[in-house]
Amino acid sequence: MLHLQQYLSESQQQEILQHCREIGKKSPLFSPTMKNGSPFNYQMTNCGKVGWISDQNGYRYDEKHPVTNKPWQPIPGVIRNLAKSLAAEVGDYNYKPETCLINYYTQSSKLGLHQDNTEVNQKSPIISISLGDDGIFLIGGKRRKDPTKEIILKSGDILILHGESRMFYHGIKGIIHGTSNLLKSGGRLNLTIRQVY
Ligand SMILES: O=C(O)CCC(=O)C(=O)O
Ligand SMILES: [Fe+2]
Repeated sequence: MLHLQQYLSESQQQEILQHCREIGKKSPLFSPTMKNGSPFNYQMTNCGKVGWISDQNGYRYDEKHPVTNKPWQPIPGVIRNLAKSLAAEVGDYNYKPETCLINYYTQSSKLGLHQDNTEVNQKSPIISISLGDDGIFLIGGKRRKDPTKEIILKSGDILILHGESRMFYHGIKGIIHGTSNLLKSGGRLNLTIRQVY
């Protein structure tokens, strides 16, 4: 795992945020549900040729937004290039940013401990960009019961799950409201860029 603190400048953060707003106009945030129909505790959207979705049929990558039924928007060049250069920092010089999941967390949002295992390719690094309020990230090991530690992800931080940590259990315990002014109405955005295939 590689945690790059305060990696993005204020203006880089603003630029990425602006792209998220544009994406949100065409591919609005939605609340995914679990197989049993209960909603997740946060909202999401995607960009890229496929996007991660979850509903009564389970979770998967899909070429269309589940609400609008339209294809996802392309990943903005600045995000693609950033992801490629970050992948190179952990030794992947052939990284293909195929999808970018955008999660939005409010004061009461959480994301339970999970492994990222929907991808066909479970070797390529997962690159995460945090914007807005601090997120309390939990990271454990390869087994659900492994002990976890807390890492605070601040606006502009990058976290890369690669190598062994690619399959480590992780989650978001909550966010710390009021720790950033980047998002006008508060909350936290997290972008995860992945090579799925
Ligand atoms: O919000 C985060 O930092 C983590 C997001 C995450 O683990 C996921 O979307 O799979
Ligand atoms: Fe995850």
